[in-house]
Amino acid sequence: MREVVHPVHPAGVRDVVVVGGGSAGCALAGRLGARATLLEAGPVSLLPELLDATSLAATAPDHPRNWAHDVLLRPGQSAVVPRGLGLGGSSAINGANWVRATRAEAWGPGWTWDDLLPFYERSERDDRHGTTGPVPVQRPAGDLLHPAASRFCGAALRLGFPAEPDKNAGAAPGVGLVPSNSVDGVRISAAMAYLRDAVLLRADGSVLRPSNAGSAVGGPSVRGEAPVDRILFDGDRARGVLLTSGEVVEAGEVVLAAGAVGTPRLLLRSGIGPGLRVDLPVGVDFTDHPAVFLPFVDADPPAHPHAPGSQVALNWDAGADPAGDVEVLAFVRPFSPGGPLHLMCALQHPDSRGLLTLDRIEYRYLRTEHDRRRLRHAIRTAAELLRAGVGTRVEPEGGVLGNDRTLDAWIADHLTTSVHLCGTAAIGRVVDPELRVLGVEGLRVADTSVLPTVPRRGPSATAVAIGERAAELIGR
Ligand SMILES: Cc1cc2nc3c(=O)[nH]c(=O)nc-3n(C[C@H](O)[C@H](O)[C@H](O)COP(=O)(O)OP(=O)(O)OC[C@H]3O[C@@H](n4cnc5c(N)ncnc54)[C@H](O)[C@@H]3O)c2cc1C
Repeated sequence: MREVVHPVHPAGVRDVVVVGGGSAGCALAGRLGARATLLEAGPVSLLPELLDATSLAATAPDHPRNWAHDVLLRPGQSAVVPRGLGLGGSSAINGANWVRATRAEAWGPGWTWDDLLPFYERSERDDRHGTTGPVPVQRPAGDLLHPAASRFCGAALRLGFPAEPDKNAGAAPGVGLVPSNSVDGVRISAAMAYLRDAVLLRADGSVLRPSNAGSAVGGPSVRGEAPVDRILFDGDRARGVLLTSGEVVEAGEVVLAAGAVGTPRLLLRSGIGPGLRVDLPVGVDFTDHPAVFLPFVDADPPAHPHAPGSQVALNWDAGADPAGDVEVLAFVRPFSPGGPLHLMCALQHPDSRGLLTLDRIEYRYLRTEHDRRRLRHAIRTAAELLRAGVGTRVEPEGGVLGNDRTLDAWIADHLTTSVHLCGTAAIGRVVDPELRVLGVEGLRVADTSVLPTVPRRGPSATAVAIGERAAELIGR
């Protein structure tokens, strides 16, 4: 084992090692500035397809910036699920939809909508909300607004759904344009937003980009191709991390921001998990949004080259969740050239809970009739929206749609995930409300692992808000 003692920041400030440079990790390290060292498993360099917000090329299973996890969606139903590998993490490969959680999420003391609001605002540069943050937030307008998105809004209103003119206002659910953290077709990842002052180091320690000398606090030091194997302890206190290369990086405090798959696996490899030295329910009862895509065709010209791929969403209550437990999201750009457009129908507040271990990710989707009923309802509502003028449905055919048994079979064939995994190291179960791992010292988690349940909206904005919040907690 090669021992490398990480230098302590001047003025006696403790060093913080952040593991994982994704949505939350970049926000956290960027806010901590020179006192932070960020260790990212993948490269720190950018690729053109990561910059192109209209491209989902990096979600292909064989793409070098995709972890491509093998998962089981249901018993016997396997899938390969994308996650970002490299600086920016999933924010560098995702759909760039920037939507806050709802007021109804119940994540424990200190984690209500009101508690999180200052951190959303701090992160955003949006003419409707926080105006000075590093993440630009815009809604599709003018040439970038696809005609199918406009028809979708009109159809939902005609069917009696309310308008939700600002999806980030914390108002009642309805139909409205989806805010995006893309500008002129460029995906602004958390790394681009937060690490402008960072020193970027390659695997061999050579400098890819020096620090911005004009920065007041100085930037964090960011090392790419530095996968962490486990946390090292002195007794119950985390003292640093061990890289897979055998190198040791010492730290005053270790913060895991390796995402909802990477973080629990680091904890498990470090003796923290069910039945381990520190017995905590790591990986137990995670949630994500089960989804299916309904293909449709229209007669519109192709989307503007810079137009966001998914532009408008209807969120509503399928029966007993006023905050909106189902969603239909319109994709106005085909997934392959000449292909159909899609309505993504998703269950936003599922009953079903998953299990993650070192070698398995089991979503256990649609285990309850309540979940199955709500997903059917979402699909039938999407079909109504199409009939009300959005476009022509390709499948499922009417006979399949009208019968619960045949529709369940169609869902089984088309089931996927929104890739919004949360809750593998949850507040109240694995970490306290200040994100400290229970039963040990000097170790926190700051990423979507900590959310006890997946937000009823996409988690990207919330992941960044967690990073912002963690920076304030550590700064105390
Ligand atoms: C294809 C895709 C599309 C999505 N679209 C949207 C969307 O449009 N809107 C939305 O709200 N949400 C979307 N999401 C979800 C959202 O992007 C994620 O929930 C969010 O980015 C998670 O942030 P995070 O910080 O928790 O983890 P991540 O951003 O995944 O970051 C984890 C980082 O840790 C690194 N890492 C992992 N293990 C180690 C290790 N052992 N050592 C060092 N580094 C490690 C990873 O390489 C990665 O960089 C999408 C996700 C995907 C994958």
